[in-house]
Amino acid sequence: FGEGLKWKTNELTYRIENYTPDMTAAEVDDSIEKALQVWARVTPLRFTRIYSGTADIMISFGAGSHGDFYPFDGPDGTLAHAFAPSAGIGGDAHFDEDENFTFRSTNGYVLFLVAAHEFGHSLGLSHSSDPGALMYPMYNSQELLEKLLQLSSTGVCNT
Ligand SMILES: O=C(O)[C@@H](Cc1c[nH]c2ccccc12)NS(=O)(=O)c1ccc(-c2ccc(I)cc2)cc1
Ligand SMILES: [Ca+2]
Ligand SMILES: [Zn+2]
Ligand SMILES: [Zn+2]
Repeated sequence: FGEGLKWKTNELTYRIENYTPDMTAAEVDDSIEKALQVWARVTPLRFTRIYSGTADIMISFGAGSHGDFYPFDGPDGTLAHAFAPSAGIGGDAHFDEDENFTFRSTNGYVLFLVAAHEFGHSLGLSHSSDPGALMYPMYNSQELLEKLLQLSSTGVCNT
């Protein structure tokens, strides 16, 4: 996934190309926005949503082979993948439609957390060996969800 590249500007655009039936569109929008906010708070980056054309970060849900060389694998296994910064597919985040993504409940994969992790890759980050880190290679929802939620909720108050 070509880690280690960096974006050339701090103004990034993102576009949600399609939605998962697991959640309402509003819940998907909110999860994506909060996941981007987490990064906006720790980097000089600013994210602007666009509704047509090509954004820096194109967000889509797909199952199996979905148009790139990394077909998804059905339920579980790979949950999503994102491409490090570059033109074209760089920065894009794809979510495996065969997963059950949820808004807040942990009986499935919390989209907010998976998205926050994927956007880390979109920004050029690779994995961390710290089990409490967002970029830890394994999905671990409990303690991190609370930590990130108050982080992103405090983020809202001082915008
Ligand atoms: O790590 C990923 O982004 C993807 C794609 C991937 C697989 N191997 C590598 C290696 C290097 C970068 C990405 C990937 N693997 S995944 O199994 O779909 C996966 C997605 C999200 C997470 C994750 C979500 C939320 C938290 I908190 C921490 C990890 C772990 C593993
Ligand atoms: Ca999968
Ligand atoms: Zn893909
Ligand atoms: Zn990862």
